[in-house]
Amino acid sequence: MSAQPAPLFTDDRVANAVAALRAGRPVLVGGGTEYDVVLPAALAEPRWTAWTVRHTSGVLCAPLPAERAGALGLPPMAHDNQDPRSPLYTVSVDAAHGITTGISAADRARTARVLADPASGPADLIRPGHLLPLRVHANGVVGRPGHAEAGVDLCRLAGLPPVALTARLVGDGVGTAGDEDAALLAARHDLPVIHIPEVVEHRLRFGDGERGRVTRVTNARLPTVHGQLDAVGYRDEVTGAEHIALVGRPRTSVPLVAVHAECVTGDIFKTTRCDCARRIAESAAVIAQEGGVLVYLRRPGARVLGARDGHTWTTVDDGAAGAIVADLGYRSVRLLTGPGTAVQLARPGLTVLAVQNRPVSPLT
Ligand SMILES: O=C(CO)[C@H](O)[C@H](O)COP(=O)(O)O
Repeated sequence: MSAQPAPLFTDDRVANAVAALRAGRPVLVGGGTEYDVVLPAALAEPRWTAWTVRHTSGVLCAPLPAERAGALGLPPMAHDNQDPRSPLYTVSVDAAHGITTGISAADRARTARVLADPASGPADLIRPGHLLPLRVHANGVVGRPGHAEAGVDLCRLAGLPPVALTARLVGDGVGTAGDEDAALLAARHDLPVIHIPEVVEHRLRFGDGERGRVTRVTNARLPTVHGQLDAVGYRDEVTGAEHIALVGRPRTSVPLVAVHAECVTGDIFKTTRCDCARRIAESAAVIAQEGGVLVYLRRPGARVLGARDGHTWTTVDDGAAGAIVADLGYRSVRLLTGPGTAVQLARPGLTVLAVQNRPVSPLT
């Protein structure tokens, strides 16, 4: 009996996908019953483009950012978009030079490269043509978890121009290809498969390849009733919020980390319906005395009396908190309070050794 290969973690799976794209090889992106073949437009060449035509609907798209479409003079195909599920199609294009009819795999590969070339302008393309550019969401796969956005985000993560060449995978039957077909095809051609939620999670934890998940923007000494703390401000590159990390001076080998998500009614008005005010005060006091960091996550757009306050945790929070803790240079921490499990904060290079949730008594 042959040994099963060890399952890959999301980070490794994204790394494999990115490595394939850098080598100009396709990645199968999707999940369930819908997969796209994704190639990096900048490295598109006839062989893999022809392979893509053979295994897909043959309708090749080129997802790209809206600014890129604007710079290349590509207006929307339909001014009144009647398909709310689809990304915005622009007019179709061919490369203005170096092709024949435009429909062959070789010609469409060349058109894709022209779309991705930062030196290209409107005059390098003719309209209509045989390739369909798609304008993706400004926040990529985080804003719209579609195949088009995943393709562009993976190209960017690969350090390539953010333009993909994509087409919907079809099976042997009359429908699109599902998980099993995609896995078989990938195994036969030694290609990575990646699911869209994995790309979303990677973006939420590590950023988009050009910017990290958070950017350090300010710092100051902050005297508090609990003692001196260093306040470090971070811009969240996904949500736009400005988070704050309160760092205690004593530096222990495995510092404490407390993560708190904004809860206006608890933090400011000290409602007795939750223990947020007490939790922050206790965490700040412990961090000031013993060292470590209290990460305070802001929640842009949260309603003051809404359900989305400091009591619910999402990957958006975990990703920001983990990125902040890693940026502060911690490699090994003990979780004092915050997300339910240590693994939510952990990432390559950051070990969360122990969950040390201290009991918090109700407000009096
Ligand atoms: O099949 C298509 C084009 O041929 C899809 O419309 C395209 O791949 C975009 O997919 P999504 O809406 O998931 O971003």
